[in-house]
Amino acid sequence: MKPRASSFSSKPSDVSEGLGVLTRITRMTLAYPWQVGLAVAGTVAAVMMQLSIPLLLGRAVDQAQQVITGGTQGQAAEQALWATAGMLLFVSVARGIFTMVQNYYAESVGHHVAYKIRLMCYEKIQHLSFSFHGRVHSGDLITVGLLDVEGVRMFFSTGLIRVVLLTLLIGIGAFMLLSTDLVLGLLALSFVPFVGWRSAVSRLQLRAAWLRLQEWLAVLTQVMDENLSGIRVVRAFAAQAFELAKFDRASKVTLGLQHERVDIRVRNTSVMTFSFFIAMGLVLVVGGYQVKTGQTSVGTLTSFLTFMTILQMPVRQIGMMVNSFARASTCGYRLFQLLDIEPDIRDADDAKSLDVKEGVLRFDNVDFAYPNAPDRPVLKKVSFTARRGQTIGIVGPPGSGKSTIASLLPRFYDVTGGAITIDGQDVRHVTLESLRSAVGVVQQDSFLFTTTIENNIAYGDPWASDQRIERAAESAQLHNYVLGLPQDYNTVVGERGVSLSGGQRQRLSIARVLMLRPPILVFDDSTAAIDAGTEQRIRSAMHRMAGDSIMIVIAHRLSSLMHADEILFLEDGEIVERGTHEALLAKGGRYHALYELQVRPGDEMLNETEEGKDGNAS
Ligand SMILES: Nc1ncnc2c1ncn2[C@@H]1O[C@H](COP(=O)(O)OP(=O)(O)OP(=O)(O)O)[C@@H](O)[C@H]1O
Repeated sequence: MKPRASSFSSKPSDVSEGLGVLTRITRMTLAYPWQVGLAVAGTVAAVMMQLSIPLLLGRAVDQAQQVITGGTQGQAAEQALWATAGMLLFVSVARGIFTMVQNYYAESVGHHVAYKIRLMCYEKIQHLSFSFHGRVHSGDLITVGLLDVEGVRMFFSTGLIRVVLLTLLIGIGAFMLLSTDLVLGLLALSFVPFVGWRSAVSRLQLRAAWLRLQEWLAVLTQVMDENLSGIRVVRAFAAQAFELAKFDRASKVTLGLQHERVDIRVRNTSVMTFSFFIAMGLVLVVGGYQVKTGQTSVGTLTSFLTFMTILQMPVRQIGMMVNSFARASTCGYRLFQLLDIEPDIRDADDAKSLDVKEGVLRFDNVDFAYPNAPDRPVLKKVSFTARRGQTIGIVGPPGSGKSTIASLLPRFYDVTGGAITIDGQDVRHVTLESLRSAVGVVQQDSFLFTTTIENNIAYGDPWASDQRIERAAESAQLHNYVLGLPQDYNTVVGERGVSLSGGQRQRLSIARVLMLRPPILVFDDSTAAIDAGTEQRIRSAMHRMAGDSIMIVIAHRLSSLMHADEILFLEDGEIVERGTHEALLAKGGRYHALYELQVRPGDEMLNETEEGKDGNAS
């Protein structure tokens, strides 16, 4: 098993593109100017306080020495020592407070940027077309929307702010040390380039290992997800051992990669610590000699050593900073790929709200091919007209293009030839919102949300009254079943509706659409799991409730559509026969053959109600 390649490219093509991404993130952080200002001001103040600590400590050591050696100046030295101690205390507290301000506002900026990007991603996903979702794996979208946002979030606090901190700390600190004593200063700073370089290299190695680990973690998630959603298939085929082996293989690879990461970290930490202590040793030897020969004081040597200790941690964190830049540029690159997509199905500039008066739906020589297979026509010159109150039935072999017709009506895809009009208005020239609220589609796959029955029915109108919800449930022959449940309409349907039967799920989906009473209703094989008797009752109730809506019924079972005003027999994307049930039977063509197949040996089967087949009809 190999990790699946992501649908998003994760590497900017060149340095300037990477820099462009970082500039764009930086611009986003500048949308919070006063938080950014406070974070930077906190950093500058904290660095100043931190730099004064070695100086004060050095001075305190010299003063303590004067107190010990006593003499006439002993008394004054003791007072000065107390003053220095007081200043040290003040500086330490102030440094703590400024660091707090720095961390708080740097994190706050990161979280605000992440919040904004997360919303932008989610909003973009709501508007992306179905052709995009056909191309891009949902796992990739989740990775971008969650993990990549995290990479961008950290950029300000662990990247940009650290640049300010390190520049000030090393710049001012180096100036202070070198101007005090050139040789000692050079020795004290000697560990900085090596440790900084090692830290950056090891972080980039860790990052490469992490990216590989992330790919395998995605495999683990996918295996687990498929195992859980397909749990019935796994158990039915007694495939637990096979599934376990699959999981174990991916798990072993992640274990190896985790080891690799620990290895890189441990090796580099030791090297960095070692080189720091070598530099400290050199300062001690040379500084100690200078103290002995009276060239420098013990206090100055203490200042050098303290400064080195203070500088050690930020220098070690150079790697973190480099990593933050690298991570933000790849994560941001992926995020911006998503955010910059222009949805191919969107409102035209001059789109108007759909105005349904007469209620005439027309498919006019419609051609269609899916965007990912443009050379394979799925619909060819499909034409039909449906008027208010009429029902159009669509039947045909699997793959003949029936569901595609249902997808074109609410503009999940755009036709590639011809036009679909409602009262003369081309669906491409009206707003998507008005179109989709006029076209209710009950899909083949009746997806339910993990919430109550009431919320599922009222999904299209969360403020609907209880009465309306119940009326829709009654029409869908679901009301009596719901009343029999312990918490009736407040019963939670389980993940994706697992606690309901296939027929119950379909009836709930029908109720969800009926509640909105759209002028055009499409049933895409949405009664396949409902017995013919219940279906007949749903149809009658629907006619009462939806009244003069246009209904398009797609079905394999002829009893679902034989009552239609016109039946279209679709084959290979073309209408090969059309007419009423009686006319098509009289024609003796494909429809007749299908009818013969379904009703043989007699017509009784079509009229048979199979009442109570799924036991829950209301
Ligand atoms: N998203 C898609 N991308 C590419 N091709 C697709 C896509 N969806 C469907 N197709 C193809 O389009 C053709 C028509 O599919 P459609 O789902 O409309 O058939 P159908 O008549 O509704 O089939 P069924 O009765 O099995 O539901 C099929 O060949 C199918 O493979």
